[in-house]
Amino acid sequence: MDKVRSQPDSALGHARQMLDRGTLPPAGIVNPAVAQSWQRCLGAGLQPFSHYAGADPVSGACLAQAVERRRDLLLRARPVMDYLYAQTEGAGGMVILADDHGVVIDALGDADFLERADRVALRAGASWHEDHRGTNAIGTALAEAAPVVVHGGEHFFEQNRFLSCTAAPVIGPEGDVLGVIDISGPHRGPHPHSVALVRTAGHMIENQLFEARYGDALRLRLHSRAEGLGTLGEGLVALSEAGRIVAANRAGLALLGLELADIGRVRIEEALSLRLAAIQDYGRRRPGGVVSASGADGRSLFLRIEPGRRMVPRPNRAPSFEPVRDALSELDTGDERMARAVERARKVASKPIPLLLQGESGVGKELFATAIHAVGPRRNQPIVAVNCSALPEHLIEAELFGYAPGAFTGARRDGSPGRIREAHGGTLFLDEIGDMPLALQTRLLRVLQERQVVPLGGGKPTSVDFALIAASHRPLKAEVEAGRFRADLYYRLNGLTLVLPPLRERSDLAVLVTRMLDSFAPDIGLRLEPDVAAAFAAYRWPGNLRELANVLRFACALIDSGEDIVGWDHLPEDFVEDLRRPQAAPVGDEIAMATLRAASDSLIDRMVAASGGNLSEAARRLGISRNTLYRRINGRR
Ligand SMILES: Nc1ncnc2c1ncn2[C@@H]1O[C@H](COP(=O)(O)OP(=O)(O)OP(=O)(O)O)[C@@H](O)[C@H]1O
Repeated sequence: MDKVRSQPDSALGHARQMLDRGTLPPAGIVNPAVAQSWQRCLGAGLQPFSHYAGADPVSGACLAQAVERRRDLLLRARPVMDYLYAQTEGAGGMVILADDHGVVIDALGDADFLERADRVALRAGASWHEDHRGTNAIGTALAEAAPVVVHGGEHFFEQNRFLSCTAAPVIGPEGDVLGVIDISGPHRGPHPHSVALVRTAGHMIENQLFEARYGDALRLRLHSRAEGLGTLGEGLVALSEAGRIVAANRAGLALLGLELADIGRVRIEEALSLRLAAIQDYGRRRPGGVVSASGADGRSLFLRIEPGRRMVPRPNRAPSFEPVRDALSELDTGDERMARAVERARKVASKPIPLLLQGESGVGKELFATAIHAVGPRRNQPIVAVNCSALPEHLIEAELFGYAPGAFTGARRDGSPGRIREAHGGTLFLDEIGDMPLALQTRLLRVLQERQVVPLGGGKPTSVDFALIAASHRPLKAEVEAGRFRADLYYRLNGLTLVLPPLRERSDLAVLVTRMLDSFAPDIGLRLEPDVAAAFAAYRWPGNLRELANVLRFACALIDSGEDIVGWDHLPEDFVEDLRRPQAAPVGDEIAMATLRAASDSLIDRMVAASGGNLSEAARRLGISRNTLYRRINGRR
């Protein structure tokens, strides 16, 4: 149900006339949240034209009590209210905090509007519960437990129709509604971003309350992307010593597939692929370290585990002479080609040289780009990734270069800066650049040459400064030769090309498996059953590291407590079928195999001749069993 949209005035006028006659309009004419509220108000015997008393329905003593009860909320909300007011300043309105009974416990705003609001008792101490004030954003957001816009004539009482209000509930870390944050203004139309603003303000207050109450506890910060950790959108979860989720913010619940009612009920092990002991141990040994795991529905998550101040850290088991490993050296796990790529990347990471990453899909190009950014001088600035193959042609242009307000149908009203400008100061990562249409390649080339962006639909050119990393699974040189990629752009991008090897050609599969298992299921020491390890080594891994990571994540989710060996039963069924299917060699390999076979046949012939036709002797000299020798000779007939 869309609880936030308000209706066009014509439809509303008609609905309003019906309400004023004491009847409800048919469904679909007004916003469902407003229609339900009108129904509640009529049911409670309220009359649209009856004036309620301007005097406070809450006494001074009651207000003091309300403030005392929600002191914590008030304290955390004030800076956020100041911020919210600054965002809407000039719109001639006010920002309101109400408690869970709808009593206004704090308000600040424009002097003229405060005076008008006062006439309808929109001030500290007044209750804006629906029972007292009919349909209104504060009371209706509380009744619906969701953000609500109540605009002009949607207010139940005629005297409130000069208002436009947007409110969102504030939910405490334990899942109870603590109050409501609201922006109210004169009825010229709600602020275009009012819903986003009150929602964001609500989340800011909620996260502040979480930190204030659970800063001591074992906490998890969660996000679906590692870079999302530490941002306003991160999920927060606090655990009891027994591993029960005792507090969470809404993002945390959503990422774990849980609901408010699950707080205090569900144990973390039911929602995440990690065991409590592993979480506690990891938190002690690497407080603040990032680990990946999967949620109960299999989606992958990144976690930062914070042990809480009450837990005593164990002595660090790592020897003090262990070299410091950064994001780039983490990618060097023993394969010679990867080691060379890491070494070359490190040399250019601090220089203004554009990098081109080539390699099959899933070999880790994006991860490599992120690691180069993380060790370079721009590491404290953003890395902005654009996937050139994921967007239709007309959208990539807007996405990359930004657009002026109203540049095209469907554009955001206030325009967009574009990803290139967002990367200013940091790194721009252009993934799948080989899929960029030719016309856009020309525009991109101009930006790279002039270091200026002009948004779509006109506007002033803006200077931009960023490090550039591009990647493609298509060999770009061949694309240039085929006329599908501009040669001049290719040379601009290719300050240094690094080719990341496919997994089947890497010599460090075993190390990668161990690393991934340790990261997905810390401190269990999971390893592969020898049969599975052999099948992994023979498999061609068409999906490369992405496929390996997915398979191992799946296995970690299926491992039962007490088990430490990943066997066939822990692998996805379709993957087991692929593993057991004889691995088709690619054309190039077939030629090599045929050459090898011909060479070994000739060696066998020479040994048999040298042994005077004695096959046992020939097998001994060849270092193979007699049966194998028979099979090889018979196989040729
Ligand atoms: N060294 C590694 N250790 C663990 N996981 C890795 C490693 N390298 C890559 N991965 C995982 O493999 C997946 C694919 O990596 P990434 O997106 O960087 O590959 P890509 O080459 O950019 O793929 P595409 O060409 O499809 O965009 C990601 O889920 C990433 O987390």
